[in-house]
Amino acid sequence: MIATLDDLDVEGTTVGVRVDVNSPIDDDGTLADDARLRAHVDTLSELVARGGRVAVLAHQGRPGGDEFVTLEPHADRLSELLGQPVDYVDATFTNAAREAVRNLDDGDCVVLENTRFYSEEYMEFEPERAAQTHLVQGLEPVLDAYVNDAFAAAHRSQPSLVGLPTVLPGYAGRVMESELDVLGSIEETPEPRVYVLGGAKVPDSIDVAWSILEKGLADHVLTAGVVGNVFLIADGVDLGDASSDFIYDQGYWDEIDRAADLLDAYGDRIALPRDVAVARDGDRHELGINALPPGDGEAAMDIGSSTLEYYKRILADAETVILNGPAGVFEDECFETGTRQLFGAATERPMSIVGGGDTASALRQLGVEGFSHVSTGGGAALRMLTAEPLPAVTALENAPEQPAADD
Ligand SMILES: Nc1ncnc2c1ncn2[C@@H]1O[C@H](COP(=O)(O)OP(=O)(O)OP(=O)(O)O)[C@@H](O)[C@H]1O
Ligand SMILES: O=C(O)[C@H](O)COP(=O)(O)O
Repeated sequence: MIATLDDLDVEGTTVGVRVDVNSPIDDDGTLADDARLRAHVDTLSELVARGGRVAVLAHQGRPGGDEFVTLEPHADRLSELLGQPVDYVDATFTNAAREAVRNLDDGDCVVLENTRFYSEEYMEFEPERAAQTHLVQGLEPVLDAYVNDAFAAAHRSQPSLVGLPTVLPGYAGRVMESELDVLGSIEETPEPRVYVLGGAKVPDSIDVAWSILEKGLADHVLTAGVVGNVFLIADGVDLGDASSDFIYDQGYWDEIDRAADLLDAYGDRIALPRDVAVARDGDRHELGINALPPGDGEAAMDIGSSTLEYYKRILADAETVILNGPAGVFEDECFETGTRQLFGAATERPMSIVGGGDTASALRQLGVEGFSHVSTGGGAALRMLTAEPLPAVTALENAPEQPAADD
């Protein structure tokens, strides 16, 4: 059982709030999209309105990557979104950071520096070991409670996610609560249940496919995107050099054998594209499987219209549809129709759940609305959709309770 903000005695309490505001960053270092910040406004504004002293913890990017930047722009944007000053301190657990946290008054909010500026925060630990890290040891003395609202990072066993709730009373924030409500009860969603696995993260999708088919969670798995292309090759289809080279260059060649094993074991529940779209003379050109391979340099960039008809027929009987990853290169208008139509058809079903960063941006770009739930998480949502526990959620379940006010 996880405690929520309803269980937290907030007034005068110094709360470390882990959020996931990991966002695309423009070349000049500014935020390119604030969707993930907006998602946490409910949690943060509730805590400040209830008189909490709020210290925000978050990561941004990965070490060595272009988006590995400070959280100063995030603090500025949060200040606008919360309608109150939000301080930023360029440290996470040093004396300066601790001082900033100690100086908070009721209703104040400060953003601490990108947790991944410290190497421990980019490692994975068991919770007890994570509790011994410098970040946790440094912050524990200045915090009374810990709130985790970072559902999108809950598949990571990093100190700010699993160490802090080992030593501090832990609570789910409002984003975490609503994600767990929907995605945590996937086994209880109505059947038939159809999973649509598209996008480009082939190993993750194949892991998910194994898990949901083995557990009997999926009545059908529809494949699309690069995932669909890998399954077609595994089924003996010659997709041509351009698609094969792309898969090879991504390091996904071994996934073809795993896809073939899946087809041997569960082929009756896995649907493969019946046609694909390639670029020919600067336009979209569709080819049935029997007309493959395509011409030189032509890659399969989207599912074609007979695949769409076939998949829509399967979706028409689904009570629950779960989607991850676009059906094609939706960024190019010649190849957006597969994603637009497939995702549009899913929204007609009684329960439709979608997750993934690129998927969410595809939905925004294509103006597809009407899902029962759009998850903030990519990898975290995928892991939950296989009914696997998330380390940060388990850590919250095991967190100590808040002592009574007069203790
Ligand atoms: N047939 C295809 N060939 C090449 N790229 C494709 C194809 N189909 C989809 N893609 C690409 O896949 C990318 C998105 O895949 P990804 O698996 O990263 O999505 P996501 O799960 O929503 O994102 P994340 O897991 O990062 O939150 C898009 O950039 C899209 O252009
Ligand atoms: O964007 C995400 O999926 C989360 O913020 C986790 O980021 P990570 O994959 O770099 O751990």
